[in-house]
Amino acid sequence: MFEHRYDAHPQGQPPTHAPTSAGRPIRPMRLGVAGPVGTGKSSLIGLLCRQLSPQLSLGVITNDIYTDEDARMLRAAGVLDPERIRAVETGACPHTAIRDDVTMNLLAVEDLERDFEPLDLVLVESGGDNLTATFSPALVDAQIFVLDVAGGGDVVRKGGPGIARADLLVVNKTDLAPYVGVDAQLMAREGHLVRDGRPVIGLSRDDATSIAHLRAWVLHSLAHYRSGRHVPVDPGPMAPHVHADGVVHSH
Ligand SMILES: Nc1nc2c(ncn2[C@@H]2O[C@H](COP(=O)(O)OP(=O)(O)OP(=O)(O)O)[C@@H](O)[C@H]2O)c(=O)[nH]1
Repeated sequence: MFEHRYDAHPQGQPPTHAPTSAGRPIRPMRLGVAGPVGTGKSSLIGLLCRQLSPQLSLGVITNDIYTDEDARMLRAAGVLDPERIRAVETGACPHTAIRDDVTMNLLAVEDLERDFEPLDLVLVESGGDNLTATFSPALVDAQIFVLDVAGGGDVVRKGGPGIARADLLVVNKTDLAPYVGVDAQLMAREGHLVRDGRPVIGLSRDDATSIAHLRAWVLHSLAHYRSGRHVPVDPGPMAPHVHADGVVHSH
């Protein structure tokens, strides 16, 4: 069984970007789901919709480059009222629309929140991208980075801002591990090492226990957010580097 830690908000500062009333957010939590192509982001969102819709009011925004494929897949799966699932067609490299200029996504999220007020949680799926893609904290309050075992056992070691600093790292499709010669437990352990205690969940749609852990993490994060104590973290600041001044910068 994978280790799970829910005390993943070590800084303990009040949020700085969600409007608050008496320290509490006045809009739903926005949770991003990013990761390389085909790692199971849409499937994970489908799982969460099924798990959480009996108790929470949900909305979903998907991102694809040229289509609305992921939104159509989720609507066809019947995981939520189809009206609550909306697609953004970025027309550009996915990270552009979740990080560099989040305008399209922000407008889509705000429209959804207005049309279905009051929502509890908005799930925003990034288009599949590379290991450097993370959400801007201007768009989401927290984010999940999804890898899968079929991408290779060494992917966690390759690192990147999402692997190291997303609020949650998911090692997905653990049911496939024996077929692709990957040690999923080792991937999770390596995740813990590079993530400074931030949580890692090994997930499979066939493993009810792992789905329960994912559900519990989301509910815990939502409660933390609602308490006004959640601190949105930008996982993607520049890697430490040196200018001509010879000083190490991380801006
Ligand atoms: N075996 C197995 N397959 C899974 C699991 N989760 C998702 N898949 C499969 O993985 C494939 C990709 O899943 P998606 O959810 O479409 O992945 P995605 O990350 O949204 O893909 P893009 O949006 O194209 O980047 C599909 O064939 C899913 O059925 C899992 O837990 N186990």
